[in-house]
Amino acid sequence: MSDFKFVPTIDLAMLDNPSSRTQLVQQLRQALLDVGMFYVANPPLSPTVVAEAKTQSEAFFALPFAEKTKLDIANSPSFLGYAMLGAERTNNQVDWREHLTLASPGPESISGPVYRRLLGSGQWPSASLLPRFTPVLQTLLAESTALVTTLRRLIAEAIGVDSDKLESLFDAHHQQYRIRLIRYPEVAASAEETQSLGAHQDTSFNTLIFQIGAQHCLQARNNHGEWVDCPPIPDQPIFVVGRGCQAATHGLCRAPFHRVIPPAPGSGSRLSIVVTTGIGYDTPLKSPKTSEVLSTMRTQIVANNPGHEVSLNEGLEEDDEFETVGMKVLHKLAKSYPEVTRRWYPELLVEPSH
Ligand SMILES: O=C(O)CCC(=O)C(=O)O
Ligand SMILES: [Fe+2]
Repeated sequence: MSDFKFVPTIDLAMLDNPSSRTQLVQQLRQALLDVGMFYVANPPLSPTVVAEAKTQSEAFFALPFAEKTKLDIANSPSFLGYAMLGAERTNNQVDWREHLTLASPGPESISGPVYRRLLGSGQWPSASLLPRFTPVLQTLLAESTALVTTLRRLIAEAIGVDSDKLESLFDAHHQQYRIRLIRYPEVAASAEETQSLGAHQDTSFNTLIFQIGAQHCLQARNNHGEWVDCPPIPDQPIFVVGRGCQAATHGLCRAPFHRVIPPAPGSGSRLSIVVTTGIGYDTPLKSPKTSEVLSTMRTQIVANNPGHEVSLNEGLEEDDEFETVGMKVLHKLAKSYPEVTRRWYPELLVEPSH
């Protein structure tokens, strides 16, 4: 069986006429089933917003450490803020990156289940230090959100499910999108074991990755276990299927393992910006309503994707130990950020195994 050797491109300019549109939807289906990742060409983003976000990102990481740690993620029960080098681990190994995670505006007040504390407003750098930072990043986040919504509707069409059913898993009221600025420094030549970001699948519904600069650091794993290079292509963010999308489509759409390898010695730090979309936190994993949505989607997937194996065990709700998407996300974050968990959710603390 052959397997992918490169990540395909979905060109949104093809939406402009009916025959190329049909072809685009077929290409999208193939990309979702075979790879789970694709470059988005001609995305509807303002021409300068990504370049401006890059400038703001560089300016943020260049701030004195004391300024960055004023926004320490440990201050935030929403897991929003600055995570210094070494604060995060994947596969029980430290990831060599620092990042700032921000979110679209949260609700005025938060009440109800504990996971709603994830909906905080985040910690933004002060306007006196970086006056353009907040407007630029909020614009990129809003435009990326609109792009992801368009892509989600196309995905429903490509795999033959009712778009409104899929959309019903997203909560207009308690929905937040997150944006993360990341810097991966060079590593010392002697530190052979260091990972910039270990192999993982995204737990979200999807992510959108903007690679900044020219370094080749992002890689995706194919079914043969080979690591395939995903080089930066200017003005083309990469859409990545997460486990939320894989589960909601009963395993039809593939959530690829991917990783970031350290920048080549002498090439300087590598920067990226990642926008994350999750299924609504309030979505119950075990309710009759969710079951109805998922079983309708399953029937449509089976009918419209003949010959493709659909895993019955990949449903969002199957075998799940949590009642809601929010609880599931909270537990995942609690594991990744022990400092935040120790301070805000000590009852969830799981010490890393040695
Ligand atoms: O920085 C990148 O290119 C990818 C980051 C990523 O995969 C993640 O944060 O989940
Ligand atoms: Fe990822």
